[in-house]
Amino acid sequence: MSSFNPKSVFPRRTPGATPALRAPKGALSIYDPAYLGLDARDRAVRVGLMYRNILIGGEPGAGKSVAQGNIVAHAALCTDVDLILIDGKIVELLPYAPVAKEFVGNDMTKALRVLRGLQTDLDERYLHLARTGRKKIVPGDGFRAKLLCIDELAYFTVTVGTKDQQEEFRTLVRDIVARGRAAGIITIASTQRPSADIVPTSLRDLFGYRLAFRCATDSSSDIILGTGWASQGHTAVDIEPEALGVGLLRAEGGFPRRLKTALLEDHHVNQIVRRAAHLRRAA
Ligand SMILES: Nc1ncnc2c1ncn2[C@@H]1O[C@H](COP(=O)(O)OP(=O)(O)OP(=O)(O)O)[C@@H](O)[C@H]1O
Repeated sequence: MSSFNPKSVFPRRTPGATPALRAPKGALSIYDPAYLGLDARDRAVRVGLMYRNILIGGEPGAGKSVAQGNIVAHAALCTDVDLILIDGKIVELLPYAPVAKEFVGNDMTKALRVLRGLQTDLDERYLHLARTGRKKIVPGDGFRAKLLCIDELAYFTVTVGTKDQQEEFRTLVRDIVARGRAAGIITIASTQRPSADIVPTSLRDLFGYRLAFRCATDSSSDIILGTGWASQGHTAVDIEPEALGVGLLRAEGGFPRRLKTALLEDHHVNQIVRRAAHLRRAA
């Protein structure tokens, strides 16, 4: 069997995309779109990550971690972004820990410390924007992009820690999602509990991309995609239970679009992380 080639899954840089500064040969840029999978007509689905946030929800085992892994794998190969990974389950994002700036497992104290650091960073970035009279961070500003990935929002907002810690976690995440886009800080958050207490509308609406895998109820599906979509026939309840990795992607106010994510097996991930480590050392 031929060996897996990360270049075949993560295509070469998009012509015209902003080049990564001093990127080693073969590196990707976070300004390049990330490959997520195929749509119902077998067309490639790519998502631009820079200046965007992504919310992923759905039942346990429906495909959230695989989708999130595709995005983190893309970002790992981009030498112009720092990865900040918070994974209450530890095992989903752990393979990427060697190339992450921060990796937090099921540790609320550390998660809060890392989020507070990101908030301080945000403040500095906005000061810079105010001083330079601009509205968003661009390459050459001296600020690296950051990708914050939180696997299982509910773990940190209702399960572990004290009520005060959970509230602080919610407040920090909301601020980072709300202000991060222009400041070059991208957030990807997933939850297997798409309910109003975990993802209130005011938080959901800050995410430009929403990806709903199979949900138990129309209201759970709407909590991810946006109110009213189920009544118009766009509901993740209709995704067959055996259709693993199939979800509805709603991008920036558009219609939900059915897609099947690409599946990276463990050995693919190991190869990607080795290559990412090499590229990052060379950058
Ligand atoms: N695109 C895909 N193609 C084929 N199989 C897939 C795909 N996505 C997911 N699966 C299968 O479904 C399993 C569960 O997927 P995944 O771990 O992403 O679910 P999850 O929604 O994150 O679950 P949990 O909430 O329990 O963490 C995977 O281990 C894999 O076997």
